Amino acid sequence: MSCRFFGAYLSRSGNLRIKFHNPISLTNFLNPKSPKSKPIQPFPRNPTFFSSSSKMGDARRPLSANIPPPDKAERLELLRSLEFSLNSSFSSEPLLPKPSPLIIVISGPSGVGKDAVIKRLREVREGLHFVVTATSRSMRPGEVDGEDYYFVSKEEFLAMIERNELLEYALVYGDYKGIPKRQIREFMAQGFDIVLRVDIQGAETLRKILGKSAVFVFLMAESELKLVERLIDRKTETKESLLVRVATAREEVRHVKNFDYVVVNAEGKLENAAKLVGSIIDAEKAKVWQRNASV
Ligand SMILES: Nc1ncnc2c1ncn2[C@@H]1O[C@H](COP(=O)(O)OP(=O)(O)OP(=O)(O)O)[C@@H](O)[C@H]1O
Repeated sequence: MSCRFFGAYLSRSGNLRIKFHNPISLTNFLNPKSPKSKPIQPFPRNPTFFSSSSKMGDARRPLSANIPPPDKAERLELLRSLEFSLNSSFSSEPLLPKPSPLIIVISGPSGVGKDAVIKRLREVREGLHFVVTATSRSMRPGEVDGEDYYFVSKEEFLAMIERNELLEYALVYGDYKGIPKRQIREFMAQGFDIVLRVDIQGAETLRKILGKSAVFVFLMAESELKLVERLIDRKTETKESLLVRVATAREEVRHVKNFDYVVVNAEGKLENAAKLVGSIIDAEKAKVWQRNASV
């Protein structure tokens, strides 16, 4: 759609008219159902410009008659005379409403650095809420309830499923893990963007639930070798789980096509990866067509 602004003139009735360069585009813009137009969604971040209706009586008088020469007049005088000519004052209210809160899903193969990137984002970026997952597994030494996970009994977890309190849940190695909806709702209502960290299967499920209303970011290592080295160096896996994670990672890379963005977390370049995720969030905030997630 191209609605190029062409000019303004006074109609016989004294109304200020805006002329578009391409009348067909204007028809499409005003009437999305027009057969020549593609379907257009409602414009969610509608700029609030000053009113274009003018009550000036004399249609033949040039619009600029009351405006002093800009090189001689004071700014305030020019402002007032422009307002007078347009018969409307300039508002200092923001032209755009605030962008809607985002849901950002960060996923990727085991060992790619999801936790590391999120930890860095947490340090450098405000306005994000990192969702704490609920789990039925028991607390490990050093873990803090409400920080690492919300630790609940298996019965309580099953009751949460029954009450439809979880956005997504899975049974992982005998333990339940799930994303509490209430936490997301509460923080979104306060204007926070929401960060969810899930494995590839979780991301696939969330895509089905949230569709395009959320942003899906796939974290990738620069090579398969680097990913495996990272997992080995972390020294958290048994030989069996190492094999499973590496074999799964090979398969998981194919799922990248279902994501919106891919970020390479290269060796020693964690800072760059976190920055790129931050830039993705910034770009999403600047979108005209905002994603409007609701949970
Ligand atoms: N850019 C990087 N350069 C070097 N090492 C990194 C980088 N990013 C992460 N690491 C290290 O790689 C290991 C794996 O990272 P991390 O635990 O964050 O991965 P993960 O994706 O959360 O894994 P999992 O899904 O298994 O929990 C950690 O030891 C981490 O410190």
